Amino acid sequence: MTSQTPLVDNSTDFCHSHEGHQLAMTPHLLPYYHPSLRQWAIISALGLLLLFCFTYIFSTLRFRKALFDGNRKEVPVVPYWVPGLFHAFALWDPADFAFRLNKTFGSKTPLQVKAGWLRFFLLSNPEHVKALFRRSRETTNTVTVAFTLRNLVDLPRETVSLYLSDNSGAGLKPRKDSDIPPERRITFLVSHNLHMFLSFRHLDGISKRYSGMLSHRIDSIDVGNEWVSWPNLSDFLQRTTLVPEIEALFGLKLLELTPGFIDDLLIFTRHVPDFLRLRPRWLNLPAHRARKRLIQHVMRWHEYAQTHVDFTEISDEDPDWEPFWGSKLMRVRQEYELKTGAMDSVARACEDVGLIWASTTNVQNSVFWLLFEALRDPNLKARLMNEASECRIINTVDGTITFDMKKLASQPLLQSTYAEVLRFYTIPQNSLIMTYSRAMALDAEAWTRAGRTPRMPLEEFDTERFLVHPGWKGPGGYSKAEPMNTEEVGNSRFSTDGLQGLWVPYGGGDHMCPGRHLAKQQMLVTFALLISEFDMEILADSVAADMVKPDMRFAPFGSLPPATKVGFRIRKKK
Ligand code: HEM
Repeated sequence: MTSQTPLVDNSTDFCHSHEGHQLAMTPHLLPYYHPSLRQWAIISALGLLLLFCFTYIFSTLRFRKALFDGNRKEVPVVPYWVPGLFHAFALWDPADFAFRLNKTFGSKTPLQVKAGWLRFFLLSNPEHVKALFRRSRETTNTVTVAFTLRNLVDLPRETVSLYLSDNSGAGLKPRKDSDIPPERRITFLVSHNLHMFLSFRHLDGISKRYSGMLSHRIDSIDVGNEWVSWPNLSDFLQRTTLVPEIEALFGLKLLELTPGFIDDLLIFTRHVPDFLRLRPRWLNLPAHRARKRLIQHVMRWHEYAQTHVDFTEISDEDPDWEPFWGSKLMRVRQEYELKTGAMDSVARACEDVGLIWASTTNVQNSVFWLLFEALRDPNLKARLMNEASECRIINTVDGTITFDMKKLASQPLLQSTYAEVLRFYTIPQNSLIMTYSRAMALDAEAWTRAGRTPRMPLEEFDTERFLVHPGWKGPGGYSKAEPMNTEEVGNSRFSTDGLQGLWVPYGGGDHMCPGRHLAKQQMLVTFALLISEFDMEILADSVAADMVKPDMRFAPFGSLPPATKVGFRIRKKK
């Protein structure tokens, strides 16, 4: 401070002698022509403030013009303060941002938000969402897929460029204007093979394997006929289901070779929002280390599996699953990935880390909520158990329990509760658009227009929301779509008809989740096996249970985990 005192005095001198000649003759005064560091800081801050204000005013005017322009060609860009960064800070919490935008601007017009070179379209009007899904073949999601793969699973830059340069689309036929060679059509190759090997005739096999493996896993849980209390239901479910989930798709060797895999996967999963919000590495070191180890684990598995079963020689006669690679899908992926010429062993491992994460985390979170809702409502639990027990098959030789999967996945109340869990506890990532699915999931008018007048407010969990009268013909058809009274529920059936654009937990169009059929079967069979084998109770009264909320940090990356630990007690059924 002392060094600044003369400055004040001399600057007063300067004001008095602004004619200049005197200054020119007194060189010791020259330094005072230059603003001090502090003044520079103030000038810069004011400059920035002005820039931000101008940016905001200009972007607001453009936004308003676009909003009220009947012939608009571009989706209005939400006003922003910082040029170049646009809405990057607000997107730190995308769900909250989307909620605020929806509240301020309503759902009539799609909105555009940007973060650097990334653009997102916020749609919360079911009609827009439907239209977008219908046109998904013409739209592209490569930028967001590339962003996710780069930041979430550390995909090497060369492979990211492969995604970014692919303008051939996800359809079987490349787009007309594209000259990408077939072996480099990465968007199509990924999506086509996932859909093929996770549905149709392959689905049955994976589901049955999962169910058999889960059943063995459940038998090995150290719980007897006496109650034991456990502090964390979500953790229990992860530890119970992760091994069968991984083994049913990726074979037995990955976990045999890499004992630390599950722990690293759990650390990684907890930090997914940090990776996708670009939290600096030095603030996220344990997660970065866990991710690095995961990639190394997968590389080790690939190398080992390749020495036993060659992925370059796949034939139709090969089994759907073997212990080294697991599902044939894994070998097919290796084969096309290698042929792109842009995927070395690290890139191929990164891709599989992504698939392992996508195929496990959403199902686990959703099973948590399914079980949670059933355990807190004894009446619902009894009805769901009743439906599950109708599908139970007991092996007369060893007494093991399996389920008729087709029947289980067709039981009305089980399906309705499954669909309600996904409506209520999922804010899906959609690589094309930021659909504010909460707005759609809670838009009572739109649900009524769809012939599904809510019986209970959409802000509440209603296990029968997706049940309709047996004679209901869908929106515009037979009008008896109102919710049923309790006596009628017995004859009701499950339906999501008319809810396109309103119930979108799996996204839609060409980019829809390829694992959705498997996810449904895995959720239902996990639930059915657990409640058939164990008595379970959550250690929370109804008031405390009401306080259990989903962790919104994970929106919009799919299903939301609980924000708090939920204790429970468990014992083997007598
Ligand atoms: C309740 C469970 C699940 C939910 C809620 C869910 C939701 C989603 C959503 C919203 C997307 C993005 C769709 C888009 O971009 O428009 C997606 C993509 C994806 N899901 Fe799922 N998913 C679930 C289970 C699964 C399972 C079990 C698997 C695998 C076995 C899986 C594999 C994938 C993959 C690989 C993608 C990326 C597809 C691509 O890039 O083409 N998901 N999922």
